[in-house]
Amino acid sequence: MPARRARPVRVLVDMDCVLADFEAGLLRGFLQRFPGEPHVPLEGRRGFSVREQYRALRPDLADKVTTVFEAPGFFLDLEPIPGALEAMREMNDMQDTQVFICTSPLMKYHHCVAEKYRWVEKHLGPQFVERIIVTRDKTVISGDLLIDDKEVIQGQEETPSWEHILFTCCHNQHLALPPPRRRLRSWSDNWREIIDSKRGALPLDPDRLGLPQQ
Ligand SMILES: Cc1cn([C@H]2C[C@H](O)[C@@H](COP(=O)(O)O)O2)c(=O)[nH]c1=O
Ligand SMILES: [Mg+2]
Repeated sequence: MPARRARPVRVLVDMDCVLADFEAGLLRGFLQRFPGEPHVPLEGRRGFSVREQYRALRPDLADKVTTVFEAPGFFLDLEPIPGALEAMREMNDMQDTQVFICTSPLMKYHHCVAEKYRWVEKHLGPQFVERIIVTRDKTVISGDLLIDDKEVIQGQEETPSWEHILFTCCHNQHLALPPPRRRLRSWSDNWREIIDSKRGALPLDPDRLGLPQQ
């Protein structure tokens, strides 16, 4: 059987709650803007949608919390998640590894999209700006891994090419994942092993085996 040329492992890395601390920025913004209102502390967050959790607290709070993340400057001013920038640089330098930032914009995209690009340039530099994929549907993007904090990622493609690795965040930390689903608890966790676990499944590289090229 002819050996085929190896292809790199392609890793798609989500932005909000994986690279940029959306949840902490949102709570900080909410407390500044609505100091007298009830809020959801980070340890009390459950479920992806902050809007729905604030709605359950009191219906009018859904729109209030939304004004925080739709405000100009919100996405640009988010702090990096600890270890994220170092991990991205290291991943990008790894042999046979392709890294892309795969992020969903708000429907009200006017500030959000431009600020996501500016955030990446500010914290990771221009070479990572070239790696940004902005999409409302991550299932149609091809990759081996998608590192993302959203519990369920659905879209037009029923069987995405990637394995979803759930990145732990305040809103998903209590979820029990059914096997074989995997988690990355933080950027101090074993992300290198997770990437390497995808290499065995790839076609062999004839150059490395000393085999004749086809
Ligand atoms: C928690 C939460 C997030 N969003 C928005 C904020 C971002 O634009 C996306 C998340 O993108 P990701 O690529 O999936 O990280 O969703 C929102 O609209 N409402 C929320 O409660
Ligand atoms: Mg996210």
